[in-house]
Amino acid sequence: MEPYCKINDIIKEAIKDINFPESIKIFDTTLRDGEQTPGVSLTPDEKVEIAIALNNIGVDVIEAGFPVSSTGEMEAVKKITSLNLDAEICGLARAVKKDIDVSIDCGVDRIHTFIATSPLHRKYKLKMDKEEVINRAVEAIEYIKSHGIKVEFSSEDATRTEIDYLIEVYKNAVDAGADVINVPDTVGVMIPKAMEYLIKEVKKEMDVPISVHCHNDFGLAVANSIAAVEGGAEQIHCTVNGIGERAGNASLEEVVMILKSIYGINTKIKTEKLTNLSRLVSKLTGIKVQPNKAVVGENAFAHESGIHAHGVLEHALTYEPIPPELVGQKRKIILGKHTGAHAIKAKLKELGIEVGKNVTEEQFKEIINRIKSLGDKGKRITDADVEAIIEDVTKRTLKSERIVDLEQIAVMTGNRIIPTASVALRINKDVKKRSAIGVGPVDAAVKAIQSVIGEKIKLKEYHINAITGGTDALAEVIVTLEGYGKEVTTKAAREDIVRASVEAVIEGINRILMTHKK
Ligand SMILES: CC(=O)SCCNC(=O)CCNC(=O)[C@H](O)C(C)(C)COP(=O)(O)OP(=O)(O)OC[C@H]1O[C@@H](n2cnc3c(N)ncnc32)[C@H](O)[C@@H]1OP(=O)(O)O
Ligand SMILES: CC(C)C(=O)C(=O)O
Repeated sequence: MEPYCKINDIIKEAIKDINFPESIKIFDTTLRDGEQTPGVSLTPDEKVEIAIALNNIGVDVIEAGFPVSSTGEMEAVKKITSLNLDAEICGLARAVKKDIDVSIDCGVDRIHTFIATSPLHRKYKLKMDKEEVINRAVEAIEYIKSHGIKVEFSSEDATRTEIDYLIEVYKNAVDAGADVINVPDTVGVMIPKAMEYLIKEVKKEMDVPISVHCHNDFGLAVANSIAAVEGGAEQIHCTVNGIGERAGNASLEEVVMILKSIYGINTKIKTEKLTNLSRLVSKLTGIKVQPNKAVVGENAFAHESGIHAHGVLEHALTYEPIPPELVGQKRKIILGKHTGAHAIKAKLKELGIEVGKNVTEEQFKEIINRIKSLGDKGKRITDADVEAIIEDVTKRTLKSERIVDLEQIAVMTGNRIIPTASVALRINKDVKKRSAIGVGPVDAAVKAIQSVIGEKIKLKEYHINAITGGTDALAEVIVTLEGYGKEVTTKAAREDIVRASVEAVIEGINRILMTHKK
């Protein structure tokens, strides 16, 4: 498939001299670095469920855990290796014999062993000199290889390590048998240009695949991972939803979609499963995905602005870089304060209503006004709200036909005053004003109307429902009135229950009077 954005000549020109590999391997560390997210702890069964989903989506390597860290972790990694998944199963181990033995015991296909190489880590954490660090790395790699297991070696804090020494460490690691060299940006301090340069420098010196592991402390984990690919990396470490230590790791879904849609580079990921995988990891880890998260966020393919919605309805690519289905999402047109007529027309169509057929142009304008004014009040508008507004507007007698209409209403209520309402009703051409008291503002308002209309029409029943939750929800009032031998039931929906009640009652009065007149 032709990538969506590489067709852009600017990008084509910018990357024309880079020799990209056919495909990039995805090393998923959701179950290891992802689980290091503060507060996250998965049970072995939950880890198995995520491992199966990772396998099904097509990741190349699953870092299933850090087996030495607990008996539960060991059990989880053993359970995952026993599934015989297509993905390679990897366990993390310090350059410590016990860590390696426990990983071997779990039956992993690959051991990811690491030791920190930066001056800070050598001096304050490991308390080792440069030579000791190299010796520990070499011993660990040789020990793993002597068990016939694949080794991925990481220089922890590589990006704050003296570059000559880093290359020396990696050369020793490769000589000791490391199959893959991983370059971790442990505290996320790299910038894309520097990452590309570093990977090129490392790659020059060795012929094993180079991998990258980027943290997101400055929000650059994905950009740095991609820059590493531009520098020649063939494998990227990432986590679902970008979870991980501190600000997290490079997000799998973003990395995969950038490679596929912008660079046209393949991974084995079945991208249409990305959103479900993201939801599963969010559910099991308890880490919510921000709505504006790229690719899998709730809003990644949602459009509220009138201009955008119009564009998308005409041709989706106007405001979407890729089709939502490609990542298992659906396009959403959200109605609110920024909505335009095209979006509302489309929503009505979705609900089986056509402007000019089921609703008049005048009613359509009223629907737009009602939706925008609800949005102005800060309300998130649901389909149920739209349906209530449509019903309210379309089932209402036309203003020009009404015998009785509301000119004004004012209510007063409180704990130290008697609820009082004043109404001004237009009856034919006359305006009549009355006030009444009641047990509450709705009761007072209905009684004030009743006193204008007289006793010939009476309220028989009154019900109220909230369409959606919240104190700002649309309230739907349903009333039954009887008069002149006729009974009518009418509805009105407003955020204000007094207005909804008054409008429902006036609608009922009009219906009775209109049939009585005939
Ligand atoms: C950058 C990363 O994300 S690395 C992975 C980080 N993940 C985790 O730490 C989660 C799991 N960790 C654990 O359960 C525990 O820390 C364990 C089981 C690994 C170790 O626990 P403990 O033995 O109690 O040690 P503790 O965690 O307090 O300290 C770490 C020790 O490992 C040493 N160490 C750290 N990294 C390495 C390494 N790569 N190779 C060898 N030794 C190392 C430290 O110098 C320290 O040694 P010391 O005990 O002799 O002072
Ligand atoms: C173990 C290594 C790769 C790591 O997680 C890091 O450096 O962030």
